[in-house]
Amino acid sequence: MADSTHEIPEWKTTLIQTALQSNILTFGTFTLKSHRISPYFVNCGLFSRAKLIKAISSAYARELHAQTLRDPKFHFDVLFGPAYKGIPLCATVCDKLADLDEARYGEVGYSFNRKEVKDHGEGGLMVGEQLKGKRCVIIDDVMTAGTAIREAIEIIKSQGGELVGIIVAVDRQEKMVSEGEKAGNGDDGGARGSTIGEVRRETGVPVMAVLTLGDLIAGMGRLGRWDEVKQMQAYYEQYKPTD
Ligand SMILES: O=P(O)(O)OC[C@H]1O[C@H](OP(=O)(O)OP(=O)(O)O)[C@H](O)[C@@H]1O
Ligand SMILES: O=C(O)c1cc(=O)[nH]c(=O)[nH]1
Repeated sequence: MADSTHEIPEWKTTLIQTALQSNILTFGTFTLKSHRISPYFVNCGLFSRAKLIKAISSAYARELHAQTLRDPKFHFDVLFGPAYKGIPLCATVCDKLADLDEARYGEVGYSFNRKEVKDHGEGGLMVGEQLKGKRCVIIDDVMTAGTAIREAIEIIKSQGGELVGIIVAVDRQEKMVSEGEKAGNGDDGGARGSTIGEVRRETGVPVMAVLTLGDLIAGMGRLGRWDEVKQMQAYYEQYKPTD
């Protein structure tokens, strides 16, 4: 669902308002990693002040905790935050999980990669907990075409970890990128399934999002920002998935 009548809890509207006031959620013309041109952009790098990082890390922790309560088989040892925007997230969400339930989450660790391998000192690609034999949850900022998530999955595999879940702050609810788009020819307008659905099918693990595009549209409607609602709805119509 991606319309302004979609019901969202009050805390989501508050989070969206905070994101708007802090320029985390902005409107204009943005080229995405997938080369799609979007009228809105979510810059999670700007959750960079104490009350902002507290708000978003608490929201991730609550969502992970809710999944733990929904599915008693959902256990994880490590939060893996891919460079760069995943780095502060994995550390701060670990801290919030311990605040929520230290008996349950006190031993959860965090880990992140470097974008370039370090060739001195302790060396290597990884920082934090070792992943070998560990149940890992990927924590990242935004999912559009899923390229960043697939890279993170490969890192976990290469380190001998087991992927058990994925969580992002925002699922942009976009259809998968076509071969034509990958080759730089733009979208062919064809109907395709969602990125998030495809990642769920490929991995078989829960893929969670604190907010979806539908939530952003509903929240902006609650805030009376109808111009932005229209822009996001038009973008959704262009790239909406079949599932
Ligand atoms: O689903 P996708 O199409 O892959 O796009 C979303 C990803 O792209 C950006 O990361 P980027 O790789 O630019 O790294 P950053 O964390 O250094 O900003 C963004 O932060 C998301 O993680
Ligand atoms: O798809 C992307 O590259 C992307 C979208 C978005 O809203 N925010 C972001 O950091 N990246």
